[in-house]
Amino acid sequence: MNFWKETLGAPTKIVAPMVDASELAWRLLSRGYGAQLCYTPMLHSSIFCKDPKYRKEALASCAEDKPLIVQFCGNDAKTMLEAALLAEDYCCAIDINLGCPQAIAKRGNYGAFLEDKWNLLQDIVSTLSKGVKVPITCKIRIFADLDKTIRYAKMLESAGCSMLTVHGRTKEQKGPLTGIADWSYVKAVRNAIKIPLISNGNIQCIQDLNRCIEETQVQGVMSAEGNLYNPAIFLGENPPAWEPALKYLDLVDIYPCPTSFVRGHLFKLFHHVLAIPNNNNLRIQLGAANTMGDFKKIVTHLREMYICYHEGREKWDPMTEEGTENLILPPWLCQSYMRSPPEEHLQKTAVDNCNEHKRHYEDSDGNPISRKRMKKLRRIARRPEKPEMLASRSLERCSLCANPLGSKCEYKLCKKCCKDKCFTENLDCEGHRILVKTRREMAQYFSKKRSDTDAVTCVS
Ligand SMILES: Cc1cc2nc3c(=O)[nH]c(=O)nc-3n(C[C@H](O)[C@H](O)[C@H](O)COP(=O)(O)O)c2cc1C
Repeated sequence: MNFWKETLGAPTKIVAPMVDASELAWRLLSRGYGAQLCYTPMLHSSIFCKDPKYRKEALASCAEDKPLIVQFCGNDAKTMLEAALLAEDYCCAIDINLGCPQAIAKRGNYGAFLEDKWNLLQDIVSTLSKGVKVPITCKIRIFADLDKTIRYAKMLESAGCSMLTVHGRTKEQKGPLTGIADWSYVKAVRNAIKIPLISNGNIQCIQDLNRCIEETQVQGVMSAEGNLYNPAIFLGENPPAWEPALKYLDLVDIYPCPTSFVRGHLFKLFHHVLAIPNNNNLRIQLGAANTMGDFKKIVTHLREMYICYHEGREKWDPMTEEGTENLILPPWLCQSYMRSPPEEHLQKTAVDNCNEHKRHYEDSDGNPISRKRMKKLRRIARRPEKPEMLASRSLERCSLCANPLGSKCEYKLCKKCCKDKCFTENLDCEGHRILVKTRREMAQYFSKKRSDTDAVTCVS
């Protein structure tokens, strides 16, 4: 418990690791609204080791961004150790993602898809906990089998995990099947292990936090979606969305991030306002916005539209705005977003399946494919192709594998083989726009310059 109490400062209000969403500017915003511990988004350990640019962006932090846990995914103890050693000076702990249930994690064999590979996990956790100077923590999902969940948590504890986050949903509970997290599993794990335990799932307001700690006796709770829709969740406040939005945009000015992250955050902050059919134009505008100027203009516009209601100068009538009649709070206030229950989705798909008008899609060989795949194939078919490129593509193959050759590749390889070659042989490929050599040289130049001027600010 010393790690949770002394190193982390006994945090109970924790912002989850979130790909494309828990970047530095968002973490600082959340901390300003009462978050006591934040995580980086999940980082890929192998890319982190190989690519200095990825590493630099992933470790962007500042003095106020404390305490911070860096999260990695991966399935190889050696690579994960190498990544952890490169990150240990910038954080209070290294977290291992064992909870990601997405298809990309299945393809990459990481996250929740390692939950049955206990020997491998034991190796990863013990290698890291022995080899790194900061504690190692893990974030897991539950199994449907309670006993197995408890044995899983104990296994990670005995392998050297110093703090565990339990997301009280199984790996099948995702997307429209997300449903409710089961705190009884979290409580059972709490009773079975000695290390600090964080509960994740079902935290939509401050009352949920208090109820969760009371019911499960965990050390703290972690929120992801609740925090994205209302960054003031841990203060128990529901500010008008433009307040956190404008603060966030100011932070992005200082700590830049990709515009797709900014757009994603604004869509969630203004979710209930943009769901109003009359605001469809603004929704489209935000979808197309690409500069900080665009974002600020849209936020200011939304503020001007709703501030008169917020300040009580005009009376808001929820019945006049379609889509807002079921909200407990007015739509311009930050508030959680309630997903519909999985039963509803299952009912809907059952109806769809029975519906004789349901369309079935097939590829050109007559194999059944999903609607999504069909749309993708149609998009590809609509793409204008240059005849000479097509001809050369169909003739030439990568000299190391069967993939088509990159038409401008200097080494006559496909993109994947070219990338591997550039990484191992320290090369650039203009044709594929792979600039490993140039980036490494630049990184060396800047690190030399930095050590010369001794102007590095590290977060330890
Ligand atoms: C946008 C988004 C990105 C996420 N990225 C990560 C991630 O990088 N690592 C991780 O362990 N979990 C990730 N998650 C899962 C959350 O950390 C959390 O476990 C899950 O959303 C359940 O918490 P909630 O009910 O508070 O949303 C992500 C969730 C969201 C909504």
